[in-house]
Amino acid sequence: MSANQTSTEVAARAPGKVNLFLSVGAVREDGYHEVATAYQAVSLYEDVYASHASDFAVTFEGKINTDSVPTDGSNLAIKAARLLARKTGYRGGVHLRIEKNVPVAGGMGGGSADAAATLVACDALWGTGLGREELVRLAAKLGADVPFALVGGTALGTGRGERLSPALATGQFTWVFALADQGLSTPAVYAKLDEHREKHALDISPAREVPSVDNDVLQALRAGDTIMLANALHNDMQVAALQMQPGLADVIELGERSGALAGIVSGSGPTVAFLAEDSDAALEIQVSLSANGIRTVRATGPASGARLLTD
Ligand SMILES: C[C@@](CO)(OP(=O)(O)O)[C@H](O)COP(=O)(O)OP(=O)(O)OC[C@H]1O[C@@H](n2ccc(N)nc2=O)[C@H](O)[C@@H]1O
Ligand SMILES: Nc1ncnc2c1ncn2[C@@H]1O[C@H](COP(=O)(O)OP(=O)(O)O)[C@@H](O)[C@H]1O
Repeated sequence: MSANQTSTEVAARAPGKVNLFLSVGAVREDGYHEVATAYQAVSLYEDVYASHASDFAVTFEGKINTDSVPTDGSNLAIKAARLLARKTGYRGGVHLRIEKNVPVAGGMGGGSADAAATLVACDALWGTGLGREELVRLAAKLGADVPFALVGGTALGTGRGERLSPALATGQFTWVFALADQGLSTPAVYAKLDEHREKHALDISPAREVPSVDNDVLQALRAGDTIMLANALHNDMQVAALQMQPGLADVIELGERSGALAGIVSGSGPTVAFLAEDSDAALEIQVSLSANGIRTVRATGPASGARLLTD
């Protein structure tokens, strides 16, 4: 490795997401649920700084508490770097510095964003030159949500959530996110949903077996109509997340009473996403939630997918 290589640092950025619509179907043979979702990337970003090294390591910085995030080989960013190295035959390693802005285990795909930004950063740092399509294929091996963090924007996801097709979307949407003190584990929320459906004999209907995104969502996105979108927001996982953190119901109610057009659990939760009519309305929601001791952050969507911050 040359001295020049040692000093090089490549930066890449990837967004967090909210699921505008999430329909969960049957469990497949591989243990994953068949889903149909509409993702929107939001302007809360993970910035990954990659530099040459002979081994693989990751450190976190920023205001988000990352105590619960592993920094060994089970970290999603390290998995991403190792996968890219294996795939391309690259023989070195990488040191990753991640500035985290997406809440951990919050249902906003922060780990997926770390993996997506790492793929983009390492591909540039190592000069391995994989095309976007190949990176998306690698991303799907890392997690169901990782391809979307690469692609960004607004998109439909089927299969495990990794099969993406673009959604025709206009306009910009303003979101307020209510953050929880304690995260929720994605597999645990899926398991809770299965348990709930079994307990209440909610058979997966034939329609659910092949879940789909409601037409209203697509129409609202095409029109860029915030009120129509607010009415179309839906998340099948919400019932399970509310059972695991019952206090979230009060958070949703408070946000809606404070002017949010709608509040919904983001993905597997526990972050609650409020759709606001505009930035003034968003501020009012934030003031009201924080007066009740709830931490919030504001963002807009759609945001771009994973990209380099340096040339
Ligand atoms: C719920 C969603 C909604 O977008 O997002 P998050 O709330 O995690 O952000 C996703 O389905 C999460 O995607 P992601 O977090 O990438 O999941 P993975 O790492 O691939 O899978 C973790 C575990 O979640 C469960 N899983 C995930 C996706 C899926 N379609 N069915 C599942 O049952 C499986 O138990 C799997 O082992
Ligand atoms: N780079 C990473 N960033 C965040 N979490 C990670 C990372 N690598 C592994 N994890 C683990 O993945 C779990 C889910 O992470 P995260 O993507 O933040 O939430 P969610 O899946 O709810 O969107 C966390 O509990 C964490 O321990």
